[in-house]
Amino acid sequence: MPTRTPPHAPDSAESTEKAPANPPAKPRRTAKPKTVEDTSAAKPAPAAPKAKKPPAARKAATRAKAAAPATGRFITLEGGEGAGKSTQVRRLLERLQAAGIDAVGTREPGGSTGAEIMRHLILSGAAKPLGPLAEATLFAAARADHLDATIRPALARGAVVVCDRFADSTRVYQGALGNVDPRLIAALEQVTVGETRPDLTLILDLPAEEGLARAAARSGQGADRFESEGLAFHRALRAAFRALAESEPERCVLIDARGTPEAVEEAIWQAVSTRLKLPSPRRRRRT
Ligand SMILES: Nc1ncnc2c1ncn2[C@@H]1O[C@H](COP(=O)(O)OP(=O)(O)O)[C@@H](O)[C@H]1O
Ligand SMILES: Cc1cn([C@H]2C[C@H](O)[C@@H](COP(=O)(O)OP(=O)(O)O)O2)c(=O)[nH]c1=O
Repeated sequence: MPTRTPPHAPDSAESTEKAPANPPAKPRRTAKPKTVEDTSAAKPAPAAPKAKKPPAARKAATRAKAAAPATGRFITLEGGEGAGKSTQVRRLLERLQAAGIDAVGTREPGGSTGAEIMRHLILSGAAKPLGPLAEATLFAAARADHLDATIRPALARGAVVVCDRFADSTRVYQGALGNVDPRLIAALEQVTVGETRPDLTLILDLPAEEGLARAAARSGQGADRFESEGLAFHRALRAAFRALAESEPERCVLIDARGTPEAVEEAIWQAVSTRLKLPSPRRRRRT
């Protein structure tokens, strides 16, 4: 079961990794520690392992969950490398939790036990020779597990789920940039995401050079599968995310990510509080 602490969340004060830190500890990627920007951050926790039902029962339960009206809110953050997504996921979670709201942080690829294993496989570059089509299906498989194990249960209990990347990353990286047939991308999204579409998507927008410089300063070690693409790739990524924001203005808000972390946090809070009716704060238990 996911806990009220995030199954993944962005950097913790103590950790130099973006990866979720506790049990089981998951490497964020093969080798890419990050420096930590905000030392007051709450420590994120990975999805707790849960007892697996038999596949048929699990599928039926998932279908029931997917059909049940979700009372929570689903927020995703998207954008290029180093745009500040994980920093801002953490800050948004802190704000929501400080307001007494049940908020869960998670990430893609990853966010559940099975998906974290796939994250390692994809970001190591092991699947790169198979091409963008294979990568798109791997991301989709990881997403199916993530939705099933973490996102839908949290939404069903009324939590706000804040996710660092989601299906828009597949549209942009594998679709727009990888030239995977848009019909396949849409079909994968239909079967994995279904009705569990984000209520709000915040697209952090930053010149590619700045994002890469931030990511390089953060990592200290080798770039991962996608960071190691050239500048032209990252410029095209930015353009594709901007085009996506323009094409779905009801769901997406473009956030200028060039400011200080505080300024970006404020812009995000504005968007969240004006666009979404947030759930009521949890009642505190009397002791
Ligand atoms: N607004 C900002 N201005 C300057 N540096 C930032 C800002 N937001 C984040 N950073 C730093 O940039 C690096 C990348 O941020 P991160 O949140 O990990 O980006 P992403 O998750 O989008 O790849 C980190 O070292 C982080 O501390
Ligand atoms: C979720 C997802 C991520 N990706 C890529 C984007 C990132 O380069 C990488 C995720 O690594 P991550 O370390 O989370 O990147 P970042 O710090 O920029 O958020 O996987 C896809 O190509 N498709 C997807 O569907």
